[in-house]
Amino acid sequence: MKLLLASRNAKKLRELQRIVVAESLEGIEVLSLADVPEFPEAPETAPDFEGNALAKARDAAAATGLVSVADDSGLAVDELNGMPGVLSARWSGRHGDDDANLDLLLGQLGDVPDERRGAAFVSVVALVVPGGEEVVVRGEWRGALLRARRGTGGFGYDPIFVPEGYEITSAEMTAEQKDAESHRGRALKLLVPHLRKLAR
Ligand SMILES: O=P(O)(O)OP(=O)(O)OP(=O)(O)OC[C@H]1O[C@@H](n2cnc3c(O)ncnc32)[C@H](O)[C@@H]1O
Ligand SMILES: [Mg+2]
Repeated sequence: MKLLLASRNAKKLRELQRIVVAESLEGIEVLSLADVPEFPEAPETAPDFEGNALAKARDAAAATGLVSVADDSGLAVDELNGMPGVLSARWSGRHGDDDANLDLLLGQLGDVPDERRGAAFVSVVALVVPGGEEVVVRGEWRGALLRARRGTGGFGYDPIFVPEGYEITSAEMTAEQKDAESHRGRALKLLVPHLRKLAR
């Protein structure tokens, strides 16, 4: 069975591919958007991760006829009542400018004391079978936010996110460490039984 991972974020796609492959799902050939004809990106206008993840996966399944997986994810900051949330990729007003997004967030949290810098990464992954079932799963990863970047791994807000139980940021983790713990890894692990069933 071909499985399309419908993300336009190269670093997120690499994580999705690594995690799906690590689950050694026999009978599943993992494709990316580079492997299918171009189709327009679904607008992410839902107020929640679930709505956006479903929109992206439905769009990909309709455009390609392939079983499609999409992730909508972001950082929910306690002190900001869960924002940037679904706006995480464009918090600075420019989509995908990780540095600008992170600098803005650091500025907004400048006077927030250490004990109030809690946050959670959220990943909602939607699986859509063309004309068939839809499955939506969610993974969350709690931590706290530093006042300055540390580490060069991962992407987005990783350089300031220290997961609960760790002293290092998710940008200082190895790819394997992050995949084993992250919101994306947790969400995808919930999807594995559905993927195994489809691959039979
Ligand atoms: O929608 P697609 O095409 O998948 O790519 P995207 O980058 O636009 O993805 P989202 O809309 O889901 O926005 C995710 C943003 O949330 C942040 N984010 C999500 N997962 C993250 C992670 O594992 N580490 C750091 N930041 C993350 C980061 O700013 C991402 O750009
Ligand atoms: Mg997006």
